[in-house]
Amino acid sequence: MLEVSQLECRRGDRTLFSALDFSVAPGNLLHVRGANGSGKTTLLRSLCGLFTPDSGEIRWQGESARRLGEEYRRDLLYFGHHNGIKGDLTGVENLRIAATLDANRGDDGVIWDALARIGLAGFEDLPTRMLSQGQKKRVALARLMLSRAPLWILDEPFTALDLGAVDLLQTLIAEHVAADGLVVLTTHQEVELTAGGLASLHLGS
Ligand SMILES: Nc1ncnc2c1ncn2[C@@H]1O[C@H](COP(=O)(O)OP(=O)(O)OP(=O)(O)O)[C@@H](O)[C@H]1O
Repeated sequence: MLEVSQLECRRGDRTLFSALDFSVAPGNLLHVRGANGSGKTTLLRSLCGLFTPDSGEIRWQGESARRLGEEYRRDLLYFGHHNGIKGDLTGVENLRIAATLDANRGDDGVIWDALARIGLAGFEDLPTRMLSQGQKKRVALARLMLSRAPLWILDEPFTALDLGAVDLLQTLIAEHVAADGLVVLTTHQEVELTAGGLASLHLGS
């Protein structure tokens, strides 16, 4: 269970949000909405420990996320605006690193299967700088298939994806929620689930 209480984040002299309370239980997705600049990315980065809120608390499994430190970060997968893909490495090499960082020592077969499912069969061995924007994003998204982290925090994951990839990502998210995972995401598009709970949080006025 992820619990947020009385969270406040300021940027410069602007208060983006204050007294924010919400929780996300296993098998649930929270869709964070709001206009450009309302603080969605700031909230997601706060949930990952990449931004320090001005006040409030984030708890994971009943304990302070800050106190849990690495133990909390091991349980989460963050997908931010920068997809974290290294251009000189191939898709397979990038995913090997991601799998190691996620403490997931799956064999290469799992990586090749993930790349095939995400539509990159035949592109596995090219340096990713030779791939299109959407293909690079697909390499990053393949991480979702390899990770065992229960908590997914996804910032605009659908951007730059074609319709087929959008469908696949919707499926991966729905499967994760159906398997008792937790998802917090921002997106300007509607999210559909096959099971579990879907809640919305609106930032800004
Ligand atoms: N590094 C920074 N330094 C100062 N202010 C920042 C910084 N990053 C973001 N901000 C400000 O914080 C506010 C919220 O930004 P944030 O990226 O969280 O919004 P958002 O809701 O994710 O926006 P978008 O929908 O455009 O991605 C913006 O007004 C922005 O100018």
